[in-house]
Amino acid sequence: MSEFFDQKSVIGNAEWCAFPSLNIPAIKARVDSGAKTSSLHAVNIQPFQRAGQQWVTFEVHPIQDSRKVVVYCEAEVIDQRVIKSSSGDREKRYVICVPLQLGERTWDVELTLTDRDSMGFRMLLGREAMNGRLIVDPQVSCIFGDRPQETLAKLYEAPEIREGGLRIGVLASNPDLYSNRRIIEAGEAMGHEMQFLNVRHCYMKLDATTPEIHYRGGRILNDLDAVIPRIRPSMTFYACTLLRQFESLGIFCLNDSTAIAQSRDKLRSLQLLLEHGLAIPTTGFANSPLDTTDLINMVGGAPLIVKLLEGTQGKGVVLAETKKAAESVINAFKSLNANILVQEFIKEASGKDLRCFVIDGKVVASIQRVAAPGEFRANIHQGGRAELVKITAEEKRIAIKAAKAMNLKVAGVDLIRSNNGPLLLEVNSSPGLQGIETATNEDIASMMIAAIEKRVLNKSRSA
Ligand SMILES: Nc1ncnc2c1ncn2[C@@H]1O[C@H](COP(=O)(O)OP(=O)(O)OP(=O)(O)O)[C@@H](O)[C@H]1O
Ligand SMILES: [Mg+2]
Ligand SMILES: [Mg+2]
Repeated sequence: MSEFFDQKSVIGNAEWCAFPSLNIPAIKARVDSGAKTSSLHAVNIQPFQRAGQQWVTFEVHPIQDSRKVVVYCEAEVIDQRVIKSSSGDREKRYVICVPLQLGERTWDVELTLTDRDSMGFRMLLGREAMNGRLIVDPQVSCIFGDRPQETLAKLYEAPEIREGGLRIGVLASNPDLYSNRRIIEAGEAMGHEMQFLNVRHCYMKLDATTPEIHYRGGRILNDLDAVIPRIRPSMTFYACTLLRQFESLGIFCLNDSTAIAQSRDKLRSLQLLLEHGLAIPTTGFANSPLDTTDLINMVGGAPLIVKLLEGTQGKGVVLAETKKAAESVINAFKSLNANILVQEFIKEASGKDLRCFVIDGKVVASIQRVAAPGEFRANIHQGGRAELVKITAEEKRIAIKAAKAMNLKVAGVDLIRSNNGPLLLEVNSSPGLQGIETATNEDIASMMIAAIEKRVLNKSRSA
C-alpha cells in the first residue's frame, strides 16, 4: 500500500465541514462518491468583476431547513460548467475553489454553486474532493464530530447583526436625488450595506409558504434588515403593496405601508388630525358644483384656497381672491373631474410656513419656508427659500402629535402660523432632505439610519 493511501481517513455518509475563507464555520455535507463535483447551496448569486477577474457574491443558508442564518460570501470564479443534477436537470453553474476544513485537515476543493434549498443537505461532497484523501464508510456519519443545536447557535451567533452592518434597502425611484444619495451615503458611513431599490424594478411572489420579493434580474430581497421608503406620489399604490410584502416578511420599514397610504389621502389625513385634536384651516369638500356657493361660505368666503387632492410641491394650490374667482376655479376643476378641497386662506401666514422634520417622535430639525415675492405658496419648488427658525414648544408638540396621529416614524410636518395659533397643513411621509439639511446643517440622513439601528438592533438582541 502506498504511503499516500495510508493517510486516507474514513468518513461517514454525512460530515460537518467548514469553509474558513467563506466565513462558514459549520455546514453539514452529504458525502456522495457517486457525484463527481462538490456543490454548495447558494442563493442570490451575483457575478461581478474584480481586478479583471470574474467573481461572484452569493448567500449561504448554512443550516439545514432554515433560512434564518445567512452568510454573505464572495469568491473568484474559476469556471462555469453545465452540471446534471440528481434529478436529471442541466444547469450552468459557477465553480469556485476554496479551502475545505474537515477535522484537522484543510485542502482546496472545487465547488459548484446552486440553490439546494429543496435538498436536505446544504452541501454535497463529491468524489473529486475526496480523491486520495478520504474513504467512505456509508454506515456511519459525523465521524469528525457532531454540531448540536447549541454549538451551531454559538457559531452563528446574532446572525441579524452581521459583520458589515445592517442590510438596508432604499425603496425609491431616482438614485440621483439629493435625499436618496444622502441616505445611502449616511448608511454606508455608519457601516451598513445600503442598496438602492428602484420601486419599478421590484416584484413579488404572494405565497402562503414562501412569499418573496424579487429585484429585476431575479435577485431575492427577502433578507434585508430594513427598508427606507422614499415614495413619490405617483408610485404610492405599487410601492405600498411592496412595503406590505416586506412587512409580512418581518422586514422593518421606516414608515409602514398603511401610514404612507393614509398620508397620501389628504382628506383622510385632515380628518385623522382633527380626530386627534389638532387644528387645521377650515376645509370644505364637495362632490357636485351645485354645492359650490355654500362650500365657499363654509370656509368663510373669499379669498380662499383651492387644492387639488393629487397636487404636490405647491403645483395644485390656487388662491382665489374673490368669490367670483373662487366659483370659476372650483367649477373649472370640477368640470375636469379633478378632486379638490376648499380651504380658508390664512392671510397672516404671509407666505410662510414651517416644516418640522420628525423622527421617532422627536423634532430633529425645523425650517421656515418663505414664499418668493408676490407668491403665497412657500414651497421651495415655487421659488420659496428656507431659513432658520426657532419653533415654539407648542409648535413642537403639535408636530410630534401630528406624526404620531399619522403613525409615521419619519414625517415632514407642515404648519402655518395663524392669529389663532399654529395650524396644520399636511404631513408628508417622504419629506425631502435637501432644503432642511442645507439650511440647518443637521445630518438628518444619519438620524434616519440611527432610528433603524435602534429598532432593528434592539429587536434582534431581545429575540
Ligand atoms: N390655507 C392656507 N392658507 C395660506 N397659505 C396656504 C394654505 N394652504 C397652503 N398654503 C401655502 O401653500 C403651500 C402649499 O400648500 P400645501 O402644502 O397644502 O400643498 P402642496 O405642498 O402642494 O402639497 P404636498 O406638500 O402634499 O405636495 C403651503 O406650503 C403654504 O405656504
Ligand atoms: Mg406642502
Ligand atoms: Mg406634501
